[in-house]
Amino acid sequence: MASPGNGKEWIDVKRTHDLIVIGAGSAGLTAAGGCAQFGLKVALIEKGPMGGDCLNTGCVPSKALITAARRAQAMRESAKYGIANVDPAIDFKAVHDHVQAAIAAIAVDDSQERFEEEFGVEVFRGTAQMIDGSTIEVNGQRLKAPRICLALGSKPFIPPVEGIGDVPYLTNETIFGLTERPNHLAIMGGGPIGMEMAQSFRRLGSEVTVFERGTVFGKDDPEAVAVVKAKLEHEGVVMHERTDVVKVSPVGGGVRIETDSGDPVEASHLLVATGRTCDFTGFGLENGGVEWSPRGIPVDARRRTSNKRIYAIGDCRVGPRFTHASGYEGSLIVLQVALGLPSKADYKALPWVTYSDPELGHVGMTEKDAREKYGDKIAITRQDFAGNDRARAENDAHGFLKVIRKGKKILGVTVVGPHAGELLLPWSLAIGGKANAFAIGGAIVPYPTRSDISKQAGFAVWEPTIFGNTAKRWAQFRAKYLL
Ligand SMILES: Cc1cc2nc3c(=O)[nH]c(=O)nc-3n(C[C@H](O)[C@H](O)[C@H](O)COP(=O)(O)OP(=O)(O)OC[C@H]3O[C@@H](n4cnc5c(N)ncnc54)[C@H](O)[C@@H]3O)c2cc1C
Ligand SMILES: NC(=O)c1ccc[n+]([C@@H]2O[C@H](COP(=O)([O-])OP(=O)(O)OC[C@H]3O[C@@H](n4cnc5c(N)ncnc54)[C@H](O)[C@@H]3O)[C@@H](O)[C@H]2O)c1
Repeated sequence: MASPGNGKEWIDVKRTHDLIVIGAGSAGLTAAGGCAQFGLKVALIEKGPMGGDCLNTGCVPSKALITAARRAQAMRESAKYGIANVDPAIDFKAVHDHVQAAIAAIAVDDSQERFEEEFGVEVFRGTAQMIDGSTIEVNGQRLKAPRICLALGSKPFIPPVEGIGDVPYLTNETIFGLTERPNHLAIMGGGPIGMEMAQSFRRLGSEVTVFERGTVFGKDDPEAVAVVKAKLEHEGVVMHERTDVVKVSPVGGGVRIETDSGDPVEASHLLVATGRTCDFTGFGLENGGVEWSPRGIPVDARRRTSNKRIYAIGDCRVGPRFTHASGYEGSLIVLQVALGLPSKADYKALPWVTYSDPELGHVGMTEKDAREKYGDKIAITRQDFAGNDRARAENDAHGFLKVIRKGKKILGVTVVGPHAGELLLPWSLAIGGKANAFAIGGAIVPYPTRSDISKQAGFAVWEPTIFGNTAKRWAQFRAKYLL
């Protein structure tokens, strides 16, 4: 019979492994690969394809689709460079194949062969179940280890809208399998999934209507969101904000969507992108004394669950859901389990990017959060791409970089514009205390690059001090008496 998981069961029976990792997504692969590289005997269990959500149904296919869509849009918008606009002929099956080829190219890195041969991880393909706080069963075999790492991921949240069970809706798990372009894609949810897909499908020729109960890109800086929204509207994405879908029903081959405001909309396809949830029913977390809810598994800063020998990392725990967060937490497990370092997650400098066009990137505190915490003590330094020579040369100077600071201390940075995500790194370092605005402002930056906007912003933070009274008085004294 299963014991309640007092954390000592491993002492009674000989261990088969030093660490058992369940889930071979970004979180589990990092934890398993890292520990194995230190010579630990690691079991990694995966019930689906290696690579998890990011590789198969998340970041990789979505970014591949975004790339195809951006190419199509560039053809429509080339006249401003002296090249005639073209209405692109879109072979949607070929777009699908490009997306699948991107997955296949990256799959090699996450493959069972690589983890076994290169890192020495023992990979089990099957559905794991927790027997007790140190025992996991897979394919009828029992594995035992003093530490277990849960990297179980999350799944799409399907809201309890009337009729949702009667219509054929898409989620991130199915949308990248489409080989025919939807005529009209309706999207429930205007978060990163909904909005990245909205722009992509619109650019690939679908009609797109988004229904969002709050505001689209709701977690981002409203000023930056306004820049992206203007572009989406211009491209023909229809957005209904503060609109709840109340009923869906089948109509013809498609879906009829009724909301709490406005007329019903009929679409050929419906994508549900209303956030994530967790359901670990049947896995046996209770056998290991691990608490959970649909929000995820609660963890402490070291990613320990209510059973301190069992960790939960990545999407399956309560916390931010990004591939880089999953990978970061996987590396915390390596430090703790392999090296015994009590490493804690620190998300002061957590970055995130929504790959719309223009891109929406952020790191650290948002202006709203900073104002709530520090009130009038915060200051904003803003540089527009309109003043950046590379952006002007490219005739694409929309957007800005905004530094949220308290004195000279950098709390957060928002960037909206092409390649926004690529511009966050120096600011991540600054927020993490490994660089500062003065260093960024003083760096030699190649000309002409968009990175120059960071130099300008760093310098602008210090400008009042650099050209302040003390320095001026010294320069004037020097001019008068020392030159
Ligand atoms: C459309 C989309 C786009 C995204 N784009 C981005 C992006 O651009 N940037 C970004 O940072 N994030 C993005 N994300 C989020 C990112 O994909 C996730 O945060 C990340 O993949 C989570 O990794 P994980 O390892 O925690 O979980 P997962 O990748 O979900 O891995 C969990 C694994 O555990 C396995 N598993 C579960 N239960 C068991 C069991 N009982 N036995 C065996 N195996 C089990 C599952 O099969 C799965 O493979 C996107 C997500 C989506 C849906
Ligand atoms: N670029 C990226 O980093 C990226 C891209 C895609 C996804 N992701 C990750 O994937 C996860 C899921 O993304 P998501 O966009 O599904 O989730 P989300 O929670 O960010 O957004 C869901 C949106 O749906 C809305 N919503 C919920 N119920 C609704 C209803 N009944 N009617 C209308 N709107 C409703 C919410 O108000 C919210 O704005 C997130 O954790 C995100 O971090 C990241």
